Amino acid sequence: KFGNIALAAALLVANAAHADNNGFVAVKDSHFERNGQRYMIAGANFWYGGYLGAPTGVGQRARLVKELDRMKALGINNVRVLAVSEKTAMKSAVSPATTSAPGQYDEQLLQGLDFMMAELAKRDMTAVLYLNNFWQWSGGMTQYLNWFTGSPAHDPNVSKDYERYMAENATFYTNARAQAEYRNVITKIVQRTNTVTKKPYRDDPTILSWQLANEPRPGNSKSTPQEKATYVKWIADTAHYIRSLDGHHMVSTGSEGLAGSAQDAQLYLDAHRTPDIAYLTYHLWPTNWGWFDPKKPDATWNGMMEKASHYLNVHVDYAKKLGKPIVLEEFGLNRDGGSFDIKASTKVRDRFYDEVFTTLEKRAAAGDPVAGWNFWAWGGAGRAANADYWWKPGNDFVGDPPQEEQGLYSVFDSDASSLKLIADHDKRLKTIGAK
Ligand SMILES: O=C1NC[C@H](CO)[C@@H](O)[C@@H]1O
Repeated sequence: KFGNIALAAALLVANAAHADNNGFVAVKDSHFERNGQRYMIAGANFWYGGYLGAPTGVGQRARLVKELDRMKALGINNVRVLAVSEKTAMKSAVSPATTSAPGQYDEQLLQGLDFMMAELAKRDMTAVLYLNNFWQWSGGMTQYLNWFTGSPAHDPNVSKDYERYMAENATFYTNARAQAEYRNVITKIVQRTNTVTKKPYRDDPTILSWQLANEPRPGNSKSTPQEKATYVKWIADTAHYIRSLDGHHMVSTGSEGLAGSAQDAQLYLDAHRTPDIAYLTYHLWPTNWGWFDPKKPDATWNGMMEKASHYLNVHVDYAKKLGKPIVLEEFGLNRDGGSFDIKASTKVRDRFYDEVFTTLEKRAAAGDPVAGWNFWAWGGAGRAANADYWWKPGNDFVGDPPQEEQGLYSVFDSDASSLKLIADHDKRLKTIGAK
């Protein structure tokens, strides 16, 4: 009789553990949950984390360990990371790259991702891994098209013609050979076994979600109904494909929200309706979007904050509509005066961060589906190497990828006021979530 009771108890415990998803972050009642507790992302963007983890070449494992310790100490529990890059002739892209040509992958950089994942697990941190890029700084969709159509990979930093660049990139979604190679890469990474932990990625709760791409857009500002329908289908089909390989992990889009959806709310909602997309993402870029001029802060602050506050709130409302969590997985502002110099103050940026954090905390405290944030981006101990602030192969990696001045939006380890603000709000967010 006693044996039966013990067996029943053991089964109960096992079931409870299973119900808690064994450490995986999952959606429950339009929030994230992990091991039966509410999980809020108090995160950072750290696109180069896998690069620092490489065993040779660009790898700087001692720096990676130090950066993760710094982030952990501040209460940062999640990093959003570029999982794979494509070798390209485009001027403002990172090198080396994971994929040097279709089917040829750099095992050193993939082992870098392995090492980073192992170090995150040690610190009970999670990662969002994006598997492609709509922009040029890691090769991305442009480079896939160059491989399979021969179209010149024209760098919009050089051509300055973003409208053309975005329209061309959107043909990625319907290029069968590009999609086939993209799915080969997805398969390779999702089915990879971590060479450090020996654990298959799909069994690793350190991954919070697989992300289709960084900032995928349907086309340019004049996206046609056909392009929009193609975009929604590409998201649904690709998310479904990833879920067919890995039923444990959530899948996310990497969308910027309305700014990355041709300002079409219906498109943004449709893109996130499929059950294979677990939560909504959005990004907030006041300077990039022309809402703020860092050289005229007093004249542009009020108008900017009005637009930013609306943007923050309306996307939480969209998430409520879909009954899914939402993560502000990128936001940033310039150093004072628009300076790239690490010695420049960050008063305006700190005020902006505080407004963003406070707005989201308010919505979270009201029970809305705010699941957290990732500021853009962790610069840590990295330093700009050149007088013109542009990145060259061999230079430090900082929060700003190679297509932007190294110091534009990075939060460095010497930005004490910013780091304290981030730490205070990370703590506050997690207490709200704990209720
Ligand atoms: O994903 C992105 N969003 C905005 C960042 C800052 O401009 C940019 O570096 C990156 O491409």
